[in-house]
Amino acid sequence: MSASERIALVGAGAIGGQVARLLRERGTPVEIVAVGVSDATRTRSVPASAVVIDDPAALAATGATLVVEAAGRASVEPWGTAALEMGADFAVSSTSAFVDDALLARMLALADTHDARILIPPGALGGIDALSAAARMAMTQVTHIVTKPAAAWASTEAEALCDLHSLTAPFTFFQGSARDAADRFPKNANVAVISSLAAMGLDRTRIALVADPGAQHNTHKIVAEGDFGRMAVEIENHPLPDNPKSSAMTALNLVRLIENRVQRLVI
Ligand SMILES: NC(=O)C1=CN([C@@H]2O[C@H](COP(=O)(O)OP(=O)(O)OC[C@H]3O[C@@H](n4cnc5c(N)ncnc54)[C@H](O)[C@@H]3O)[C@@H](O)[C@H]2O)C=CC1
Ligand SMILES: O=C([O-])CC(=O)C(=O)O
Repeated sequence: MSASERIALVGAGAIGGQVARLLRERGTPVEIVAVGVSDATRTRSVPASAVVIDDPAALAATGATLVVEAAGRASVEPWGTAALEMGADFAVSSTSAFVDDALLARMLALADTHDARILIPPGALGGIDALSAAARMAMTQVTHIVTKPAAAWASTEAEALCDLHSLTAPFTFFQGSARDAADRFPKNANVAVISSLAAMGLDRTRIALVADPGAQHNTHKIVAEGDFGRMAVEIENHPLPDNPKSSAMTALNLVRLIENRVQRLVI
């Protein structure tokens, strides 16, 4: 193992809480030095080593070397800016923020100035390694189908597009670009930005969003074609107990990212 990493978690909800639990249970040699929240008075399950901060300006004093966001789209700009300005790497879960090209460009410029990196883990997805590698040669198409139990689409625009309670079969309520999907469904379709930034971009990657009344899992199917050949990857994720919208894999991929920074064998 290499030197320990000082981590600030932004958001300690279903994903952030699971990340902290797994790191503790697995004895990963990292220290969670801070937890960033939007409302310090409603915070629970914070690791003993962490200070709770509700102002991104307080990040600098924590000495964090890696800031891990799992809080929501609105948190990305303020916490990401503060992280990059202090030279810490910034790992993003709420990738829907990057439907705003100007925001991504501003944050990349900051990363450049402060010699830091923006890290986009695969989130709820599998196969992003192959998709990203494939895109080093010409790609002709990427299609990503997101299927979740009908209840996982509650309190989103899906409610206006179909009657989630009376569905008797899978219903595709959205087909369009990754940019539009992530912009309109920021709590459910951050993955659309991941599969699109990995290869064909936000406007040429086709997304379908499906509510399935019989589903138990959050399923992602990515089909891609290009000069490399063809790939079809399907992953059936258990939702996290604390938030049915979010897949457990999202937390697991963050733990993998963190452990890869402190282990000698990177995989
Ligand atoms: N990349 C991916 O594949 C996925 C990304 N996500 C993203 O991760 C986010 C978090 O997911 P969950 O943990 O399931 O949600 P959650 O609702 O269980 O937890 C979010 C936590 O962040 C806190 N929070 C909200 N706004 C904040 C802010 N501005 N600053 C600091 N803390 C703030 C909340 O108080 C809450 O504790 C989602 O909103 C979504 O944007 C979720 C699932 C998959
Ligand atoms: O967790 C998932 O399966 C995907 C998700 O919510 C997102 O991308 O926002």
